[in-house]
Amino acid sequence: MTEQNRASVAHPYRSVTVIGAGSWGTALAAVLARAGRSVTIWGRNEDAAHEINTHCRNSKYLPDIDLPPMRATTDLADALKGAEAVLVVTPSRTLRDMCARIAPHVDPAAPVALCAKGIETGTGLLMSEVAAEELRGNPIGAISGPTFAAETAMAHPTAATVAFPFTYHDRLAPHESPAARLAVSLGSATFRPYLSDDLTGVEIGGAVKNVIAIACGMMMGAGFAENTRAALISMGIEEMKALAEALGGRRETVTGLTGTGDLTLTCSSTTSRNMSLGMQLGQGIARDKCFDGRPVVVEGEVNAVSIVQLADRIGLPMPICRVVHAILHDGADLRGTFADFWSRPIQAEPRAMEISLDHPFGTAAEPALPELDKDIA
Ligand SMILES: NC(=O)C1=CN([C@@H]2O[C@H](COP(=O)(O)OP(=O)(O)OC[C@H]3O[C@@H](n4cnc5c(N)ncnc54)[C@H](OP(=O)(O)O)[C@@H]3O)[C@@H](O)[C@H]2O)C=CC1
Ligand SMILES: O=C(CO)COP(=O)(O)O
Repeated sequence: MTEQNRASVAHPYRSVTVIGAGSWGTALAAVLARAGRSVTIWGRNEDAAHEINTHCRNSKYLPDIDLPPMRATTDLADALKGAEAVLVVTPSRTLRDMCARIAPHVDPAAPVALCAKGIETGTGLLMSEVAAEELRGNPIGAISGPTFAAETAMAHPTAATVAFPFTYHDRLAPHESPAARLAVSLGSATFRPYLSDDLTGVEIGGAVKNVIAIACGMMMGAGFAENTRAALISMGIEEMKALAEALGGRRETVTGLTGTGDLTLTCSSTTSRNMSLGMQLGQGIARDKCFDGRPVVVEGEVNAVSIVQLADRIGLPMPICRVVHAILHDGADLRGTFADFWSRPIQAEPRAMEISLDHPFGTAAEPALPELDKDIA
């Protein structure tokens, strides 16, 4: 090993606290514990904490999965005592409140990695901007990627990106940066972290892909198939790139794990709650009957609102997100809205060429999208 190689060995954080004992929080805690870290997981449910401590199980969120040993508690101060790094893994709408609650207990030097995928409704702030308003100067980053919780918890080979902005790398040698130290804290033979300094690009991919997956599910549920899925994924990547760039992120970040990778995963399987909600709505199931009436975290449903608000504010078209918003929140008809979407003016690909052609079928009497016999489709 050369001197240069030796100098770039990063030291993992010894003790890491995970805030949120739902499916993704528990899966990430399992990743950290398998990688040899001392892990404490905080959740608000006493029974769930007891089950993790005594049976190494979280049967509500990850049924039938054996977890490695970790310590669970419902006491926030206790959970954060001595934590060298913190992962916050509750849904995006709870992020501000959770950060305000952890702020008095967390060492300001400890990096805080945000794992929720979303944008705050009303403010249009990224999760990292919300956290910066509530924490006491902690380095703030994100962990994101194509990572279904159950597969991750079962140690299926998984890759994800650990992103912290360059300002935190600037004052440190690269191997001492929070991104590098968190990456080695998580990394194992089955969990492969990548590093990024484009936090904005990473956060935008994670937030927008859920809305696109709802659109994809709606079209699949309505009976359309693989051509439609591939088109929506490609168009969705363009929406993600445009928003990332407008907010100062990099377009190429969107082509990586946290954009294209996560969008592809989410649009490909009903393991995804976002895809699954779209499918059920596309099949004509009423919203309150979806998931058999159970409350389920569907980030794209909430974030269709915040993303369209943000797109309005900065003047971006984001047509797929607007379709989803119109159907979910304005009561627009699903088939009619998609028919209009599919017969928009013809554009160039990539968008660098400015052209917009009236659609030749715009005045046709026939509906633009055929009615399908779903048994055959
Ligand atoms: N599941 C996955 O595959 C992945 C999820 N994510 C992201 O992780 C985030 C969390 O999702 P996920 O873990 O799947 O969701 P789950 O529904 O599985 O779990 C949500 C967790 O948050 C807790 N919670 C909900 N509301 C509050 C609140 N107000 N205060 C404190 N705790 C609260 C719940 O507690 P209780 O049980 O008591 O209600 C539960 O422990 C989302 O943004 C999601 O997009 C990212 C990658 C993968
Ligand atoms: O973000 C996820 C996978 O990367 C989980 O997707 P869902 O929230 O749609 O289940």
